[in-house]
Amino acid sequence: MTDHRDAGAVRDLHAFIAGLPKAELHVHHVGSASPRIVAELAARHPDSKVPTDPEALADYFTFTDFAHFIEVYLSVVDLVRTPEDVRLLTYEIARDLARQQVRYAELTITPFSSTRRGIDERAFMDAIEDARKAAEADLGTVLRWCFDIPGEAGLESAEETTRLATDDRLRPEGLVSFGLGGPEIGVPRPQFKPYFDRAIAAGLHSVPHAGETTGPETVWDALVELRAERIGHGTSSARDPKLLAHLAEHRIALEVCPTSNIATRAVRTLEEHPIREFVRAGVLVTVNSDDPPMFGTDLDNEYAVAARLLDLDERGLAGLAKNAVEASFLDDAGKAKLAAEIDTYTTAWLAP
Ligand SMILES: O=C(O)c1cccc(C(=O)CC[C@H]2O[C@@H](n3cnc4c(=O)[nH]cnc43)[C@H](O)[C@@H]2O)c1
Ligand SMILES: [Zn+2]
Repeated sequence: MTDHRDAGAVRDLHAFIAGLPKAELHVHHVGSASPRIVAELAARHPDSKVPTDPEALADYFTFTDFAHFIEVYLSVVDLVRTPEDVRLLTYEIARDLARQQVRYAELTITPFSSTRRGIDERAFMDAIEDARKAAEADLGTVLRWCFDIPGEAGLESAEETTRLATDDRLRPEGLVSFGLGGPEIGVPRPQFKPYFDRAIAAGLHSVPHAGETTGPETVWDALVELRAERIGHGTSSARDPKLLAHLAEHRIALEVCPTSNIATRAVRTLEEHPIREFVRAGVLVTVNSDDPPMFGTDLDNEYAVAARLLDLDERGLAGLAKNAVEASFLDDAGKAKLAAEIDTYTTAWLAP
């Protein structure tokens, strides 16, 4: 997409974004493994097929379609084999987030993928919790977890994820929500209703992916059957005006990940991305990075993309950051504190 804005103004906006305190609501655990982390994990497990050279890795992270993306994603999942790998990955993700002034992140983790590969469930929970506490103490970034069902792995994965998320002896302190990821085609959302019912009854928020690779009917299913409080992507909602009105009326946020949608070829070009339609319809839009190194992006870049697509200035960007705070599962005091920090930063930046 052509950027018609003055180069100096764009530079200033990028500097503003870099310092803006932010919340990240849609980012995957293994999907956040940076080239540095991949190299370190591959050194530990040299039989892996994932390349460690950054150039070869960039090539490896070029996807022909969503199914190819999942295939590559799972090859990186195969690199995470021990509780120490899990801890390293989690802490290093927090470091990357802290560098971008992310104060609060809800990280989507797929515990089923790890436990089925032989990582002990207790050790897995201890590893993520240990990293979470260290990240908060060392870096000031608060991490929370969303455990997601990898839908294509079937109801066995749904049962296992629900058990891990609701068993009081296992359930980690940082867990706030319950999700559903992976391909949507051939994986109808309603079959997961009993699992979401159990997770919601155990106090978790419902945040399934929907409408990323299928139509608006999947988003309706997520809302009606899975009682979604936010929607992962929700891209195809733009094709259903009634759905947009429903999302807007009920303040159900969309976790929009523009670069991800291009990288997986769910949307053809950024110019065609429906984010503008969402905003026009009054939907609570949040901007997120999904699987940042795999898509050659990070949260700062997603804010820059949104600024370009929505023609946002500093106040508009601060508004976008505050949307994420509103849609987050922080408590009221945490929301007020982060919103105030965003305001203070913006006021200071714009002061003459
Ligand atoms: O772990 C397994 O053995 C396994 C077996 C069959 C299927 C799966 C999956 O489908 C895993 C999908 C995996 O992808 C994650 N993810 C990351 N980014 C996205 C996205 O943009 N849209 C949907 N899913 C995404 C998701 O969290 C799952 O862990 C696994
Ligand atoms: Zn996602």
